[in-house]
Amino acid sequence: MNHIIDVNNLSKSFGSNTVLIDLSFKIEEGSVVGILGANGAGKTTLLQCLIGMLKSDVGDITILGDKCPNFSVNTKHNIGYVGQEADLLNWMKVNQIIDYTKQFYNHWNDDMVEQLLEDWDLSKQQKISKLSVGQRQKLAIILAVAPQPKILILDEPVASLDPTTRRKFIKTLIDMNLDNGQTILFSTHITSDLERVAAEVLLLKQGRCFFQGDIDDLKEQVVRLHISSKRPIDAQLPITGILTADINGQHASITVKNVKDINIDQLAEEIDADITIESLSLEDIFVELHS
Ligand SMILES: Nc1ncnc2c1ncn2[C@@H]1O[C@H](COP(=O)(O)OP(=O)(O)OP(=O)(O)O)[C@@H](O)[C@H]1O
Repeated sequence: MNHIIDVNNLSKSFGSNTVLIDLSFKIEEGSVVGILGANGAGKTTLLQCLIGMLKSDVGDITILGDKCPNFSVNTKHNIGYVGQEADLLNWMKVNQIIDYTKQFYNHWNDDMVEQLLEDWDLSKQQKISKLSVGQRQKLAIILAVAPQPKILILDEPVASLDPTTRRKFIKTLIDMNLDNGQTILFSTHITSDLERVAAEVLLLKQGRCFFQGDIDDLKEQVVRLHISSKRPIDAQLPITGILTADINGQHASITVKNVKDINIDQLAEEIDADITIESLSLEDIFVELHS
């Protein structure tokens, strides 16, 4: 299997604030991965450590075979990064920054630039200093995707885009992935976007990777059990991996981390109850994890 990004035992603290704890994960070439986590979960920190903008305390990161931060010129050319705040040269016009940035790259997809400018209603003659936050974000994304890097790393790319543009943007991402096999890593809070892309998810919780894999696999693992018994349900249920529990007399709703670890028939017999399994949306899972 070809891993384009390989992270081993990554930890990062700011003073006494431990943000990332012993993170290890691999990303396959051509995958689209959404990094999901609450505010302050460490998404930006992780993305910045990956590209060497931040120095990790422990652990190592390999991208395209190069150890971070010693990336070859070729690897640097193949990483497109857009941070939360689009860092643009304010005194230029849109067409000027496009021409300027183009000079740094061997590959530049002019057709894609024209198409995205049109799709995202950006005028070439607009001054960058006069662009709205969302327009700046769009321009930064265009500059990052035009060289067609093998890896695109986007920190909350859709945060300042309106819903229509967000959908268009997500479609553009999928097309880029389908057409060019680009590996795309993006952080987001918007679970519906992740479901729309049918991306893999890397779920960060309290500095650790709670889950990495397909959203469908996550949904198969994290479910809510509805328990009904003829007698009051004991608060100490013999269930492993409980995330949240709401026990009310003879009824209980229990959200569990991995239903595959539980023998439901055996449990039903043991506590003399009927048990039904409810599937959860990604948003429900996110909320359950953080309640
Ligand atoms: N340069 C820094 N110096 C000190 N602390 C920092 C720095 N950058 C981030 N932090 C802290 O690290 C933690 C993680 O922040 P980070 O921005 O990575 O989270 P995030 O998941 O991207 O959050 P959000 O969703 O709000 O953007 C926070 O507690 C933040 O205060």
